[in-house]
Amino acid sequence: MSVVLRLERAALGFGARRLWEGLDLEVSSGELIAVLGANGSGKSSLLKVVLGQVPLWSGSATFLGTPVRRGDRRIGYVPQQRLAEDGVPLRGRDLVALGVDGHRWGVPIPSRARRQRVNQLLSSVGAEAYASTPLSSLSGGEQQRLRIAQALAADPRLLLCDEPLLSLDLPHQRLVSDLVDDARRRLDLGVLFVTHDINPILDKVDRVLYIANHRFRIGTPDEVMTTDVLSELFDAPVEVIRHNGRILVAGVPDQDPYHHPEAAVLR
Ligand SMILES: Nc1ncnc2c1ncn2[C@@H]1O[C@H](COP(=O)(O)OP(=O)(O)OP(=O)(O)O)[C@@H](O)[C@H]1O
Repeated sequence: MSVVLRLERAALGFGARRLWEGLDLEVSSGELIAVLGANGSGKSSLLKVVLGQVPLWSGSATFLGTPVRRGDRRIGYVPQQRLAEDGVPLRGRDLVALGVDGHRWGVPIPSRARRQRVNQLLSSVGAEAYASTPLSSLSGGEQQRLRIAQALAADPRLLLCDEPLLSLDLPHQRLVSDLVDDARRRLDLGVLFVTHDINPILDKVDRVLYIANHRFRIGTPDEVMTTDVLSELFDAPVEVIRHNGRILVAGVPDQDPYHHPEAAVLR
């Protein structure tokens, strides 16, 4: 396994507000890391650092040995789910084609090869059946599959997923997390997967990065998702219960139950 992403002594904040600091993190090819933490702790911002959209306060972030930069096509990005609005005349096939074309303005890709590539990507996520349907008519899960196909279009080495399961029902959560898992195995991708609930991906996660109170812990789910570790991180009595193969977290301070369904279960 080779390291695709490396953060060293990384610190991030906005204005006077510090989010996290002292972050040392390596993501290897084929490794799936779940990024968990309190609302506003800086999970999405971490992805934006890796995308070169937000500068670190200090420390470094390197991708394949060079500093991260905006627009690197070797990093695939599945943004937070936004349902397509009515009236946007984009079909599923168009969304994936945008990923294939990227920023190669003025350099036409032969249309046959392009069409084949789009079809191959649509098939890899099982979206052929609704490839020609307007995005606004598709369900959240269907749209999310297409976003994954789009993110894989440029043969990335690293995939960043920002809450890809939010507002999906359980079968679609499973389907979308299976797709990401399948892609990382097939393509040997490193994956950073931001989520509020680890359960839908628990059996796929290699390591967890848990951010809270400007601090973080990194380790396997067994190492990080414990009463002791989370209580220390949150500086409050948090209880972690394992039940039927699920991890239930109770007592996380200042959590919005909509964002933290597993906390709500035990309230
Ligand atoms: N460009 C920006 N300028 C100023 N503040 C920002 C900017 N981007 C994010 N923030 C703030 O930084 C904090 C962390 O935001 P971020 O979206 O990274 O959190 P998060 O952990 O992903 O939260 P959530 O779980 O609610 O999605 C928030 O308080 C947010 O308002």
